[in-house]
Amino acid sequence: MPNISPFLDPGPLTTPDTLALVHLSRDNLQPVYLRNDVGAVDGYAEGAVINTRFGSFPHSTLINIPWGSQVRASVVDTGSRGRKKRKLGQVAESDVQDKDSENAASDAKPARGTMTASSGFIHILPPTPEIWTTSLPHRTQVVYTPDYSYILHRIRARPGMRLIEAGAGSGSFTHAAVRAVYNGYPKPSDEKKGKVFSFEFDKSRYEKMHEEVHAHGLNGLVQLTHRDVYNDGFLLDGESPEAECIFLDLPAPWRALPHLSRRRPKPIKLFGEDAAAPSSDDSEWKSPLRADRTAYICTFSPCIEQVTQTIDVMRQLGWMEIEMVEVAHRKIGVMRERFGLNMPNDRGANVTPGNVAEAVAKLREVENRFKEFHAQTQGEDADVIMEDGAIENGDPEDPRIIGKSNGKGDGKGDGKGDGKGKSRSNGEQHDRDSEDTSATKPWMLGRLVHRTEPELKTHTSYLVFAVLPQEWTEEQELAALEKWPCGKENKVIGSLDKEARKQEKRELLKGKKRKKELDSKAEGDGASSPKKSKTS
Ligand SMILES: C[S@@+](CC[C@H](N)C(=O)[O-])C[C@H]1O[C@@H](n2cnc3c(N)ncnc32)[C@H](O)[C@@H]1O
Repeated sequence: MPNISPFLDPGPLTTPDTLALVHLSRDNLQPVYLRNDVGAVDGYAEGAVINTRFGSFPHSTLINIPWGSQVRASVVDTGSRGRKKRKLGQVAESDVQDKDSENAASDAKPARGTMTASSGFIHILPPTPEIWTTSLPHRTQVVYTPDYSYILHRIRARPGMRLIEAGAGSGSFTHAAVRAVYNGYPKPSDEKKGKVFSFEFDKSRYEKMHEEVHAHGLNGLVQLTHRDVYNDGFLLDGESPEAECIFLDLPAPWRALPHLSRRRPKPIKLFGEDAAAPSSDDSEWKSPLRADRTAYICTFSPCIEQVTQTIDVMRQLGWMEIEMVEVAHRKIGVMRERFGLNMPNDRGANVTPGNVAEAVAKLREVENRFKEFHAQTQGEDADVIMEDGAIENGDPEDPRIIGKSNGKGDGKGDGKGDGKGKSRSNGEQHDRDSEDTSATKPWMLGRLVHRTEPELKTHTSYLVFAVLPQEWTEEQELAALEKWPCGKENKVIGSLDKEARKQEKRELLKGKKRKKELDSKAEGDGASSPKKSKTS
């Protein structure tokens, strides 16, 4: 039994030789393979060290601790490396003293066996497909979480499914797909388990991806093949992967579609012209799809021309329920918002009047100052007084100017032009606020609000979904006909008892008799009366 991939079950503690993610900030995560080195590595006496803007972190301080732990930076012994640096005059104090006040405020415990540096801290997180997507080394455009979560849902990727993916690219989708289909590692006895069959034709990307699959413990769950799927399709050593879900992230998905048929497809038309059909004769044709299940596909294309071409070929090949979707993803920020003229300049604080009383007080104050200035000011070269009460040398045309000063301030001692409205009345208000809020935890202050991102940052791609019904043979048709006979429904459905059937027959005869009588009556009438009336 192989070690379970940390993507599928990371366990409670960090372990050596596995992937971990160093969380520096919300959008800055650094992947690292934790190493349990003995002795100096790369000039560091502590062994392997991660250097970040928050300081240095020997791997030894990151191993065997609970996932999610906060770890403080260490003062590392740079050994020969340090000497070399000093010689070159490169040692900067910033080596341990950098940098970000948020991280410098850590209350994390000192690292074991090392001296804690004051430079900052990091968090150590277990790998998940989501954070791997944000931190992986990009070799291509990747599929992001909002798209792949929706795609995996629509193509019914669930534990035990077999999924074809082309191309593998940077492996972002691969990691999410393997987690979705995972239901255990296959045993050597060829047990069928959920699996991702991934195809990539760029040699260097294939090789890098191959290393990653191995390093992430995904052997047996991801089968990576170096192949041009347009020409060579999806069979593996001539055998079908028996896939139920397909995801194509290729520049020309329609060129791969003929290989994903149930039977050898007839030649298809591309842009109205005949295109070459897959190159094997009928006897050799094998479908890569599982015969007794519906196949679900998604293709991922950045432009609409590719979409129309894909859908055209899908229709020719018998795909059904074809639909295009674009995921328009917006982040929703949830925060606490506080209003008031005397708010400290914190995040979520709006220095504007928090209520009508504050607004009125502010207006009064501005008005009073205006009047005072008016009374005192006669000078030609006066400073200007702004709407918010600030005094500036300004452009006389500025619409925000509401008066002029003589350049000596407002004469009341509180008109220092700080624009923040810190007047006596506000001071009182501030005292009141402090009283009100002193009992409340700082993170509970203000109104809880949520806001969506004002605009969509990027268009990712158009998603085309379709289904291909399961294979349907003559034998299956006959078996279905026997089970649900067509055209003889009365004999089977709601089988009537003998008496009911007799009654039904009697009524039928009665109906027939009555019809006969009516017909003959109509004939008798028709033979005498209308003619009579005509002649008379
Ligand atoms: C946009 S990338 C895929 C990114 C991937 N889905 C991810 O999430 O990381 C497209 C990949 O398709 C590969 N590709 C293009 N044509 C191919 C073909 N005919 N057969 C196999 N792979 C192909 C490219 O080399 C490239 O790596």
